[in-house]
Amino acid sequence: MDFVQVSITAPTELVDILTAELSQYGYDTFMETEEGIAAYTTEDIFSEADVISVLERYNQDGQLAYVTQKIEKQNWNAEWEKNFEPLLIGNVCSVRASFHPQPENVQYDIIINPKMSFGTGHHETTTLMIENQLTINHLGKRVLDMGCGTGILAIMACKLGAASIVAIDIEDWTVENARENAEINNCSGIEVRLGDVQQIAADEPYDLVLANINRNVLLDDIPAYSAKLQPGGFLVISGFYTEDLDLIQDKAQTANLEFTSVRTKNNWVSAVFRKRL
Ligand SMILES: C[S@@+](CC[C@H](N)C(=O)[O-])C[C@H]1O[C@@H](n2cnc3c(N)ncnc32)[C@H](O)[C@@H]1O
Repeated sequence: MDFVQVSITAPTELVDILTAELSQYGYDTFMETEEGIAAYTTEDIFSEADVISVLERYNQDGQLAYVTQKIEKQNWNAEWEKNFEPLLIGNVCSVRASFHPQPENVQYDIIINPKMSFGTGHHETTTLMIENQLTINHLGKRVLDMGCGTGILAIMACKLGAASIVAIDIEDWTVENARENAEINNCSGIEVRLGDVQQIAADEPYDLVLANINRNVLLDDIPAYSAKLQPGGFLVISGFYTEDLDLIQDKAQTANLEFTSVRTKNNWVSAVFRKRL
């Protein structure tokens, strides 16, 4: 399947809003550009009418413009390589591609060779998730990473000493990419599965559940995540805006989860909850 790149000229203050809006139409990879943003989806999902409808809603001053370009699957890596800069999170965790030199003096060196998957660490939600992971003891724990994308959070869990990790995503190319990234990072303890929350129905309880997806999936699935958490275990979530935090907290509260802490960046949120004892 080939991909479609939609390059949008937009002011910085609209970049997050356009990302959130387009993600509702199945766009799951975004790159900030000098002009605004580039959003990516597969050819079967792409609809010009969707793009026009999103842009019309925010184009009051007529400043938004877009161009589309088809990208063949085999050229995807080259696209990324042009744009993927190494990243340092919390001064201890580096995220880079295998073609970047190995960094010095970092505790955790994560290698991500991105294809068409979300999760290079460059998005606020991924960074916030990793910052929250760095505050939680992973040693010997059983970890679930829902909506794993590139597998970056599962790989972080592996580097932090988790005993076993299950990583799940609904997109098949993403599952393939997460498996490759787990292997590059020598994380043989990561089991990557294709599917959604139903995939965990038969699993033993986890000590830690990570889920960076989006507001609606989280609202639907928080009860199922909680049901699979050990008492005292942690749920770390992201993929929603500050204005949705109350709604998310209410849902977590009714699912027997206690609010622990929150981090925000450019209006994106990552929240930590603890399963009641
Ligand atoms: C925002 S990305 C997060 C990727 C990575 N975990 C990170 O933190 O950068 C969300 C991922 O969730 C996947 N996804 C969307 N809905 C899902 C669902 N209902 N169950 C599992 N995965 C889902 C998408 O395919 C996408 O790869």
